[in-house]
Amino acid sequence: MIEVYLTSTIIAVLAAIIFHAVYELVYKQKRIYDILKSQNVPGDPFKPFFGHIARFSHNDQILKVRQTQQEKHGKIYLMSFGHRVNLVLTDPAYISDVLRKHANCYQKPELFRTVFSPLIGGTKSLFIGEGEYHRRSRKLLNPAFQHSKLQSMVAIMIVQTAETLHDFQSNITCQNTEVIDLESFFYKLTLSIIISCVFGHEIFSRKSNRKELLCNTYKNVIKAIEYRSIYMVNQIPVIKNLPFWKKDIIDRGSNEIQEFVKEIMIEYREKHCDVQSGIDSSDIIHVLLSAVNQDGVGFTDQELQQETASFLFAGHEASSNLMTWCFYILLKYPDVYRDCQEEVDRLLEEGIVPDFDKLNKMNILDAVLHETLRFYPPLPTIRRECIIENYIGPSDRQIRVPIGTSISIDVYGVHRLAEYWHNPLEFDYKRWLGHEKQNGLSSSYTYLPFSGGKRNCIGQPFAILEAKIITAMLLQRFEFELIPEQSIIPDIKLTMKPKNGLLARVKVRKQNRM
Ligand code: HEM
Repeated sequence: MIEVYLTSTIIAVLAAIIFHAVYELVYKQKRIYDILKSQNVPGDPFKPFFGHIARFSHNDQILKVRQTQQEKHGKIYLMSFGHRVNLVLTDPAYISDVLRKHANCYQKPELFRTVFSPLIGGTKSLFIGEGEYHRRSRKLLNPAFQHSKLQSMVAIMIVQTAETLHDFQSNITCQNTEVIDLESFFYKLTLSIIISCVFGHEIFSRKSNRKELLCNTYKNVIKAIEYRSIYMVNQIPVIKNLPFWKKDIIDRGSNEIQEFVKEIMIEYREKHCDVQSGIDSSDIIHVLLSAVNQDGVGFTDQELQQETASFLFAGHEASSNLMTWCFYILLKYPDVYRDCQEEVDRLLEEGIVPDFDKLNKMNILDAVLHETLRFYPPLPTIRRECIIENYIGPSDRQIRVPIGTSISIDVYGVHRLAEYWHNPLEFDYKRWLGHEKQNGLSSSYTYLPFSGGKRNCIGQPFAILEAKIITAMLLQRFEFELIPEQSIIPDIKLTMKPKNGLLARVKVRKQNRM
């Protein structure tokens, strides 16, 4: 009797799971597909469960597949990444409705929270938080990136860069030249810059092995997250919580990151008991600790920790990619390299250290960085999920977007459309200079390396300043040469970076004063 009861219970549970899976993975997605298809949104036929994933067997094919789909269907089309049907947008009119006009009808997808919460220690952060939490957090954190704060962060960025370059230079001088992987180099450097800007720059001078440890932890966790994303482990409910497929690496790394943040916050609080006393400091943590809304309520300890961890991650991953792509461009186009170096030499005569004013005068560097972000946006796709049904697009071509629709904003694609960009496949930094600014820039939704609307990148001015400092100080002190016969293939995982790193030969250019 018990056996019969047990068997029928197991069958009932299995049937419920299968029913739930079919309902969630197939029925709901097919319904969204049909609603969008009935409005003449083009796209290849619906494929349940795995969608068109077979076409993306290599990450470097994503860009090619997207381009083919765009040529076939136009600037708006349907495509399934895994079981989810995506409405892919490369039309600025529709993109601006999603990111700005109807931003309240969208949020970041659930997958985003699954993927990033181990790096952050939860979902209470500006980066992945939603709704009221996000609104409050953005308001409290905006002051951290005000002009005056950024101005004082320049000093921290310069000290960190100079220290790294000093160590780097002492390795090179013995042998005269050195081959390095610029991608790893920039990863470490941007991580130490953001940690110093968050906690103040004394942090590494006392316990310097922390930098190496944290860098390795991030690398390992990110690799494991990418692995799970490729094999779609994170997309499948229940399965994603099982202790397989590198989950142990993620859990261990996540603990290490949270412990690191907790420890440093305690140290910071002990050292700066003046935080609440109104004494100003440029550290981001100081803004976090002293931030209160009009009711006098600030972040809780748990929120503080997650906000801090999210800055550490968001503040280095994309920045290091921008640096890598920028140096790839400089080494590939000698005339661009020469123009930047001449500007740096002119503004930083005899090896002087940059300052805020000098950095603001580096127009060529600024233009090269903006063009690099157009050519190789570190975040080539922005994803959203519809939570309130709404209509997007111009009045004569509106699309009704049902709840649950996944939106993929193809940033890489918009940046390369001839309709908005003159000679889009040419790297032409001059398009960003003064009167030569081209019309593509007049609509900000044709240029989206930092996204747009209320969830745009809060760190944008920080990122540009940092990139200028690093580039200027490197060009001032070293000569770089691309190691020939490398295949530089954009690889899209969490962000877009060269698949096999970027190898360059480096030699010291001239002595400096730091
Ligand atoms: C070249 C460097 C960077 C690029 C290309 C970049 C790009 C982006 C993009 C595209 C978003 C929007 C993501 C989305 O909506 O899904 C974003 C958000 C964000 N970024 Fe950046 N970022 C960079 C550097 C930084 C830095 C240096 C910081 C911190 C110091 C930072 C902090 C953030 C935060 C906190 C958010 C979430 C903002 C919100 O949702 O309100 N980013 N970034």
